[in-house]
Amino acid sequence: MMIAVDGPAASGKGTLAAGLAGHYGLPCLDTGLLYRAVGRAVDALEDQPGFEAAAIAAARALDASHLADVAELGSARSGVLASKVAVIAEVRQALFDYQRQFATQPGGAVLDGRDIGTRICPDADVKLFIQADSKARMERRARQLESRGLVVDRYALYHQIEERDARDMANPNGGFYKADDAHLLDTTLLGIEAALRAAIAIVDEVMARKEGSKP
Ligand SMILES: Nc1ncnc2c1ncn2[C@@H]1O[C@H](COP(=O)(O)OP(=O)(O)OP(=O)(O)O)[C@@H](O)[C@H]1O
Ligand SMILES: Nc1ccn([C@@H]2O[C@H](COP(=O)(O)O)[C@@H](O)[C@H]2O)c(=O)n1
Repeated sequence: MMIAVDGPAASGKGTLAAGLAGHYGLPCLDTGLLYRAVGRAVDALEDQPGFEAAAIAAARALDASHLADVAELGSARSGVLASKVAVIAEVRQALFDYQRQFATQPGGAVLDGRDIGTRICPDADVKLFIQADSKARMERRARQLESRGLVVDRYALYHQIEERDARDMANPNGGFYKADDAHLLDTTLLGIEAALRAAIAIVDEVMARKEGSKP
């Protein structure tokens, strides 16, 4: 079974993707990590000449070993850099094969990101689009950063998330929109457990309908 999970920053899509993967015994890929790793690799060149060419080279050279430092990749700075390299068409193309290979492994997989249901896995068995209002997302991200001992300026964080969402939605190469056949799940008022139960209910229902329609 192939499950696609998309949504804006800090909507909880990674948490849900990991929960679904655990529930169904599937491998899981947080595709944002790929963009974050590429962004990190070209940090020193941000907004300088050569940034784009270096990002393309980094994306082409990317392998699993670049995804190990989850703490660094999880920083707000990495998120900003990721969204800057994510607008480069050749970077997206270079990362496509890695994601597609993961998605099509025998037995299936869960992937989360921005363009999973639209570009990477248009053939997914189930597509979820996770939403939560901006304030709830900011608060979740703030608590996540605080749990790592960081001091958070909530006003700045709110604007940083809004800015990143705006860049992602305006990305002409991004494919960041809800696929027509994706199921919208708004988690603004749901805790993690309740959101996971809701996601599992959607997946079970879609799969039961698919099974039922088989000759
Ligand atoms: N439904 C929820 N209620 C409260 N907190 C949540 C919920 N879902 C996720 N969280 C928390 O919010 C934070 C961000 O969640 P998560 O990393 O899953 O978001 P994301 O959409 O994958 O973010 P990103 O786009 O940056 O990768 C985490 O600390 C997570 O535990
Ligand atoms: N499929 C994807 C995944 C991510 N991006 C870009 O990377 C940034 C970081 O992603 P997170 O999920 O870790 O927040 C994100 O803001 C996007 O710019 C992408 O384009 N496609």
